[in-house]
Amino acid sequence: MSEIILEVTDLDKKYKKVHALGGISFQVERGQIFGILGPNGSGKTTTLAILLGILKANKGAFSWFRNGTESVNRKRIGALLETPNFYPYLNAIDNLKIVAKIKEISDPMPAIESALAKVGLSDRAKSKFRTYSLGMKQRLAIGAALLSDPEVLVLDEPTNGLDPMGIVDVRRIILGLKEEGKTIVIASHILDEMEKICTDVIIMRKGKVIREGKLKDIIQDKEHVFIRSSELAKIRELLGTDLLRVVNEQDSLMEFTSNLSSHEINKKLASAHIYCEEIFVKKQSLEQSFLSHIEA
Ligand SMILES: Nc1ncnc2c1ncn2[C@@H]1O[C@H](COP(=O)(O)OP(=O)(O)OP(=O)(O)O)[C@@H](O)[C@H]1O
Repeated sequence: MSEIILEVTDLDKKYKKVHALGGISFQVERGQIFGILGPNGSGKTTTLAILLGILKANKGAFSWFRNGTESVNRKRIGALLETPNFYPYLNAIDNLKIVAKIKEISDPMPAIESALAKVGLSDRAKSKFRTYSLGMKQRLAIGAALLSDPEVLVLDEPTNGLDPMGIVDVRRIILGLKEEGKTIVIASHILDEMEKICTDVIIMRKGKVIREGKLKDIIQDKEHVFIRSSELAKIRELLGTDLLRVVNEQDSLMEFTSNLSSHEINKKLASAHIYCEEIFVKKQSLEQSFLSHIEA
């Protein structure tokens, strides 16, 4: 049985004139990498700020660990909402000692060493923060969130501004933490990157959830079928209502969605003695899924 780590029900938030969240609901289970995805301004940061007790919702409810909004829950959650202000002239260990003090960790060194190892900074532990690259700064920030060995890690746009190598480093860290059994809630607008790590997602737009589910279901549904043939008109007629939507048609190549699998389509064409030059399918990326929902 999966264990519910977070339950969000009908969360609503207004900032004066801006209706930032219009009643969103979702659940996170233990061990998931749960993506809260959507373009800028869709309400991701507002959602995280409410879940971490920084902002108050106008309506709705949420519960961590089936234990409501009790402040004791916060100790079980490590969060990275924005890059924290580390001291530039201190090294990583001394910076993390300060964080450990704030978090009231009594024996900080083992926790600091373990956190630095997890984010791949052990060999730069004694370098001053100001000598770090942006990627290293971000990894140190994730290390700080890991200091109290939380069950859940909440990250807001952890790859923002990083170069491709920095993005790969953060991806590896997140996947490593999942292997350890941690639950990760991550907000991001970079759908291509999230497609590589999330197990489950909600896609938000203008304060609403427009899509939710297992990542594999979202990117697999409505595969796009491509047919190359000089008899496209005949094929359209033959498929009839099984042809759901023509996405693109150029020269002799048609891209469409259908009720039928490519195998079934091929069979149907063959029985009508239509032999196409090429037939193949492409799974939808998260970005395409998002776009097809807002264009629908
Ligand atoms: N303090 C605030 N006062 C007024 N409006 C706000 C405030 N914070 C956010 N908003 C508005 O609420 C909406 C949701 O913003 P939010 O920052 O939660 O979105 P987001 O998805 O995290 O976007 P981004 O990726 O740009 O951070 C936006 O229209 C934003 O302009």
